[in-house]
Parts: sequence; structure tokens; C-alpha cells
Amino acid sequence: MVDAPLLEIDGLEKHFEESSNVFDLLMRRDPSKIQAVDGVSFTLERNDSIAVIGESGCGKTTLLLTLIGLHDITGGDVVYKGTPMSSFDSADWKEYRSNVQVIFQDPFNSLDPKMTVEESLKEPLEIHGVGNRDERVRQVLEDVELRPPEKYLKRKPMNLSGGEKQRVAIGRALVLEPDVILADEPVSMLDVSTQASVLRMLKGLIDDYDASMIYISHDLSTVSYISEVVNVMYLGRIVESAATERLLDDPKHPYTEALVSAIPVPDPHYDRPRTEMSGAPRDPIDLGEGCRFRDRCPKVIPPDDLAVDQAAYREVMAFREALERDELPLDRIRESLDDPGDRDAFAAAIHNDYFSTELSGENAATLDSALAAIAGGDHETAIETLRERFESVCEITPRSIEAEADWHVACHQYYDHDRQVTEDHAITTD
Ligand SMILES: Nc1ncnc2c1ncn2[C@@H]1O[C@H](COP(=O)(O)OP(=O)(O)OP(=O)(O)O)[C@@H](O)[C@H]1O
Repeated sequence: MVDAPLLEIDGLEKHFEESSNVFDLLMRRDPSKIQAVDGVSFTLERNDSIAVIGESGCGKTTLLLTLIGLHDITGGDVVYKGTPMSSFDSADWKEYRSNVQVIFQDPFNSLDPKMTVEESLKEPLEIHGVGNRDERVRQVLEDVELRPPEKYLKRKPMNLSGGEKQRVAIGRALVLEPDVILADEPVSMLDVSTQASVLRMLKGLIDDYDASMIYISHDLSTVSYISEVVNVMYLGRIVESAATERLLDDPKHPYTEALVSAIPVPDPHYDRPRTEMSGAPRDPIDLGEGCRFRDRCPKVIPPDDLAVDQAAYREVMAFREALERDELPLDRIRESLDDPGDRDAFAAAIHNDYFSTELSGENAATLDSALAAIAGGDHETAIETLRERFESVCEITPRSIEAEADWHVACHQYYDHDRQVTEDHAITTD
């Protein structure tokens, strides 16, 4: 019989409910959903080291806290050696907690300031009833290169440097000889000079301990040290997944391209072309359909027959979508006018506030007619007018497809649009 994978993350979802405001309560509206992790899937086999990379707020920490059971799962599941977390009993949880260990970002907070190094390292052994504790603690201190162990056993965190603290935290995660290490930005708070040595040591230890690792970071440049495979995450979803070296050489998703192009190049004579992203990620609230990167994407796809500059196109798309979500403070703009009843002035003021680029020809005429509809109070017509001319295929959820063997990318650029999108809109995230 083939062994079950070590850890299968299967359509994992963690949505938080935003607390209701008075308006929601009065309208009896359901609270908004914060889609922090939204359908994440990947499999960790023994000896794998897989990275999850993304900007602040993309859901990395929520993913990790959900994986260790500190957040309830709101959809999908985590399957450990064939047993779904949703059906864990207390014995399963005990086994899981002993075999899946975490290294947190901040070594200053992850160690108890009152405990000596020896006590910190012994505690997990005591909780899980493991014998030979003195020997085990000394061995782990050797392994994390705190030598000789006697020098460190009686020290408290305040008497350790940042790098030494993180080595103790790594030792504490390894002391039970776990199957899986979840490492959340494990070197981001260390001096740059210490980062590489701690990462190299961690990678060596994962191999020596025959463990697997999920390495979480915002920093794509450190990933090639430590992980053979990388998952790129954007607003709760994985947008690209591939072998690290290949992904760094030839990123396919425009978001990954932008992250890779931002990695500093050590050669001062070489200036890598930059892929610019506009703006910042939205809050992950009620994100709806479509590619979540589309409002920042330098390659967002306009309708086939539309000749339009990318930046101008993104502005129109972002404007229409904000109008659809009823997010635009239009009353405030109207009230700021000398004559709030002057529709032409109102349309011009909206244009002025939301558009920095100029459209031309039929595109400009369509936008003008939509702004005139808004000025007349008819938002529905404005939305329809803009949608009819400017709707993008990127507003339909891109399924994660295999761009090449073992290379998944969730971007419409990799579809045969004629066959798959126009005939069949039932594209979903895998
Ligand atoms: N307990 C919570 N309740 C409500 N929203 C939350 C909670 N925890 C996280 N979020 C929201 O979920 C989204 C993802 O947050 P998360 O901390 O997982 O991102 P991250 O990628 O780890 O960012 P960072 O690197 O800054 O920690 C954010 O919008 C955050 O505000």
C-alpha cells in the first residue's frame, strides 16, 4: 500500500467575520468575511521543503496558525498521514502537536524569559513523556551550534544574542524529532550578517532530522537557500507554484514577476528590468470573483478588440468595481461643488478625482457617458455601460493550470481563451 502523504493541505479556508457595525445590525446584513486564507492546496511529502511567499497581509501567518490548530478551519481540511484534522480526536491532536512544530519569527517573544535554555528545551520532552532528557538537550544544543552546551544550559534569554535565541527556538522545535517544521519568517528579525548562517543551519538540520518544512516568508530572495518548491500567495490564494530555481529564472504569474524583479541584484553594473505593480493589495474582504491581482496587474487583459493603455484600463476597471461595491464617496464629491446641482461639474470632479490617465476615442466617450449617468444618479446604467465595453476576462476566477510539468499558475494568460473562457465560464480555482 502506498503511504499517505505527510501533510495534505486541501482547499484550506480560513475566513474571519468582521465585527458588525451598527448599519449592518440595523439592515440585518451578514457581517463581511475576511478571506485571509481562501482555498489553499498543496502537499508536503517526507523531506520536502516548500516555501509560501507573499507580501504582508496575504495570509501567511493565518495559514500557519490554522495548520497548528490555533484557528478553526472554515473550509477544506488538513490531512496528516491520511487522517483529516476535522476528525482528529485528542490522541490524534497529541501526536500531531508532537510531530508538527513551529519556529516563530520573533525569538524575543517565543522563549519564556523566566526559563533557562535547559528548561526551555526540556519542557516539550516532559510534556510528551520522552526519556533521556539531559542527553537529548545537550545533543540539540550541539546541533544548533551552541557549543559547548554547558556554556548555554543555565542562561536565560536576556543573556543570549538574537541569533542565539533563534537557535534555541530552533532547538526547541527540533527536540521532539518532529516530522514537520513550520517556520514563519525565522530569520527576518536577525541581523543580516546572522541570517544566512542560521538559514543554512536550519536547512542542514531539516535534512539531518529527516523532517519536512513549510517555510513562510515575504522575502523571495532567501527562498532558494532553503526550499526546493515555492508557492506564491496573493490575497489568500496561491497564484503560482513551481520548483524554486525555475520560478526565479522565469516567473509566469505577473505578481511573481513583480516580486522576482524586485529582488536586489548584487552586480552594480546590471540593472534588472522591473515589473511595476500599481497600488497596494486590497483588504481581503468580500473579494468576490476574479483574479485578485487584477487591480494592480501590469498585464491585465482587456477585451480582444479594445486598444487601450494598461494603466488607463486598470483605472477604469478599479473605478467600476468600486462603484459596484458602493465604495465611492460620491456624495462628498458632489457636496464639495460650488453648485451641487451642476451635473457636468459633478462628472468632471469625479473624473478629476479618479482618473490620472486620459482615454481616447470611443473609450473616452464611454467613460464620459458613464460619468454622466452617475451625475444623474443612475449608477446601474453607469456600471452596465462600463461593463459592456471594458469587462476583463480577469474578472472570472482563473483556474490554477499546469503551465508546464509541476508548474501551476493561476493566470488567464495561460488559457486558450477561445476554447475555455468564452464557451465555458465555469472556471474555478482548483
Ligand atoms: N484574528 C483575525 N481576525 C480578523 N482578521 C484577521 C485576523 N488575523 C488576520 N486577519 C486578517 O487576515 C489577513 C491576513 O493576515 P495575516 O497576518 O495572515 O497575513 P500575513 O501574510 O502573515 O502578513 P504579515 O506578514 O504582515 O504577518 C489580513 O488582512 C489580516 O488583517
